[in-house]
Amino acid sequence: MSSRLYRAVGLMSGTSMDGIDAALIETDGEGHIRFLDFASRPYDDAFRADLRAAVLKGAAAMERQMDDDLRAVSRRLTILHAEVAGTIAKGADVVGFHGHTIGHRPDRGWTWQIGDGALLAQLLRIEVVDDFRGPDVAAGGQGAPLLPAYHRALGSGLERPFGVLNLGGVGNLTWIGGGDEIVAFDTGPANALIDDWLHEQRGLSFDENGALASAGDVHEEVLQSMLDLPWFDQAPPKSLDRQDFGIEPVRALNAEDGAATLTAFTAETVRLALSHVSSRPQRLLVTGGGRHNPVLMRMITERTGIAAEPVEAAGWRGDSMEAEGFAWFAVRKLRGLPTSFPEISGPRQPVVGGTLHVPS
Ligand SMILES: Nc1ncnc2c1ncn2[C@@H]1O[C@H](COP(=O)(O)OP(=O)(O)OP(=O)(O)O)[C@@H](O)[C@H]1O
Ligand SMILES: CC(=O)N[C@H]1[C@@H]2OC[C@@H](O2)[C@@H](O)[C@@H]1O[C@H](C)C(=O)O
Repeated sequence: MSSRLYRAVGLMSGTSMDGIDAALIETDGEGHIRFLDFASRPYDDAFRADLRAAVLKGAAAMERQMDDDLRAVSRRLTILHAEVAGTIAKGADVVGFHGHTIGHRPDRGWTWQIGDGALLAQLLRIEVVDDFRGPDVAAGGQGAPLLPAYHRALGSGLERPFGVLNLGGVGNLTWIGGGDEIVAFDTGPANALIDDWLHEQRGLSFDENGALASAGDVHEEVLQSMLDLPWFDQAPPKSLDRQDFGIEPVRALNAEDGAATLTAFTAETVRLALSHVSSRPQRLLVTGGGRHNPVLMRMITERTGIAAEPVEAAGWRGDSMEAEGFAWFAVRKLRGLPTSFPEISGPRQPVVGGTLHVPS
């Protein structure tokens, strides 16, 4: 018997703080996934600065504690999400709302996403599901990454083993072998340090098409010192806070060499990540904004020996993937199906994450 199909919107504000992505899909929360629409909107500089301040506060916090500034950012974030979602949500049954991660400390028993699901449900007049990560951490999981379950659903027809690499602010790898065996974990900062470097050196939010990196040289000794951390040897499950790594190691380099070295660092973290899987993937499908950076894609190919291909090569949509995933998770929540899994983020048992908000 086939399951009911839902029209679901997913909303993502990723760690790179570039803006909001919204996707509309038709799905049963299992193998039926039909893409319908996508919208995105970049943050303006003023709001990005407020979000950056919130992230610094969240990363330094010992516990989650809202203050007036954070409440104001959370409210503004929610209203911006309602505006973007409103452009594609007509007729939708449910909205999956990730919110914005301002701190991620599963070791301290919490992960922290701001954004007000109840307010979003009121603004859109549609049921909203938020807080997908918290219940996973409460069950002993990392709270991240979650998307690998969506990669598994999307990739049911692909030859195994294959890899999906998300190059967002933080990077994560999904490896899927025979019998749907899965290994998935955060790899390191993907674009976060490159973005921070460009912000500091040039007042820009990212290194468009790798222009600055392509004009510089990689300093291998600096690179090796950055890789010399026990975190890279640690077995999965594992996840990162955006602020776990910093740009200090390249501070003595010029702007071009710093960009080249940080770009090579991301490529090396992917090479090290592949040491945690039992066989080399036949394909490495790359999603997230980093796939638009040709210098990063070339370095990954050279340093891993596996051709980095954009996920579009498999017919998937790299710009909307995360938003689609949270739409799919929202439907799973409505159906009482797990949204996180012991073999991915490491909870003790499968967890039906998410909190449902019904407009009054
Ligand atoms: N043309 C481009 N050239 C270089 N880098 C690019 C380009 N387009 C996007 N990027 C990079 O991709 C980043 C955005 O990626 P993405 O939208 O996948 O991140 P995110 O969803 O915020 O992150 P996460 O997956 O960590 O939540 C930008 O900050 C930038 O570093
Ligand atoms: C805590 C948090 O927000 N983590 C994000 C972040 O961005 C990429 C990587 O780090 C991944 O672990 C996760 O997002 C994706 C969407 C995930 O959960 O699969």
